[in-house]
Amino acid sequence: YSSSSSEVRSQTILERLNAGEILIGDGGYITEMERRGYATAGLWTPEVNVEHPHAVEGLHHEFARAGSDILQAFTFYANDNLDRAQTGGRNEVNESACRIVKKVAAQYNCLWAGGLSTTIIYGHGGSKQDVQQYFREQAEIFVRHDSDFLIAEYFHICEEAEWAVEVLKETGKSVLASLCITSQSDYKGVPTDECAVRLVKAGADVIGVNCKFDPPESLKAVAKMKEGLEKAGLKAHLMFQPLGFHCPDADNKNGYLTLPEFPYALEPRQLTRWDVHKLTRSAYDLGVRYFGGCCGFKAYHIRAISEELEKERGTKAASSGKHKPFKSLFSSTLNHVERNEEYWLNLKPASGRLFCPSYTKPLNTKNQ
Ligand SMILES: N[C@@H](CCSCCCCC(=O)O)C(=O)O
Ligand SMILES: [Zn+2]
Repeated sequence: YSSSSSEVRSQTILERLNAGEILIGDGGYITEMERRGYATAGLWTPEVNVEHPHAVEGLHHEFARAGSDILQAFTFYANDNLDRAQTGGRNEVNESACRIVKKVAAQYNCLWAGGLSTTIIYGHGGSKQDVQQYFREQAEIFVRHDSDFLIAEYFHICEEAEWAVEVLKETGKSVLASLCITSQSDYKGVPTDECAVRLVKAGADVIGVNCKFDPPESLKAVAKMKEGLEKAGLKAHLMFQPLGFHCPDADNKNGYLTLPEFPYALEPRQLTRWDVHKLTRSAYDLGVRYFGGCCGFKAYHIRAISEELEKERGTKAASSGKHKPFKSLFSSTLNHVERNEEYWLNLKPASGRLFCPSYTKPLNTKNQ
């Protein structure tokens, strides 16, 4: 990999984190694209980068206006998952994703990162060499487009994430690694604190979790990772990009994927922006300094992170200009009480649905 001009850019992500900066990543892409009619549930592939680039560009804008300091190129599952979906060439999709994110990142002075995710071939017992070849193909495109750093995300098995981190580390760029695991272990039973050590030893500079499980469980997973690093005398920054849905009733292997509501009836479980305020504060107190979200995390959730940390960050998101305390014209008292943050943080929102269960039982899966 040739050295890239990103080194000459203003501070790198590691310099900014090492200087104590709080960084905000972006939110969920693939499941949002499904809701907007640009992706197919079950395939979850990002051909929209080629088919409707404006849709991806628009979502990047939404997150940047909501406070994201970092935008991820929409390259999730732009690997052999695309072959299975038979929806366009891998290189074409990765190339387009990088062109789109660079254009928007430049407009908002955001950093941008190419991302790797779990492959089909690994799940079918593919060799390390074959799996890493898929990762290398994508990494080469990210380097050619001069990404500011690189992310390995949404890995449920630590070993595959290590293979991805090793490939990304070859580029000389900073590497962030995010697993979709519980506070107990990865999918194969590797304890979460051990996963943290293995990711850092593989070369990850920032580690954390994204997606799949109930957000408070994901925060416990980050806490466990932190414990593991401290026990091993290792250092890495912590990242936290939780699911945007409540799912304490999900199973501890496949998380929200096994819920009866997945993927077309998750709306009642949507986090409110106020849930995100509370989660963000807890994560900040734990020592997380790279925030963001995953599936179900929309621009207004990213804005909630930005607003919760406004004092600590000293910046206000562009879209916060539209976000004012709500003055109800029909409040119960005549003095039009302002529905301020305290009101919302104390509210227990109803679902509005007759017979709405609080919990459902995960569909029986063989791995339960
Ligand atoms: N940064 C990525 C992460 C996606 S995590 C996708 C989970 C899809 C559900 C499944 O695996 O079936 C994105 O937001 O698209
Ligand atoms: Zn996700």
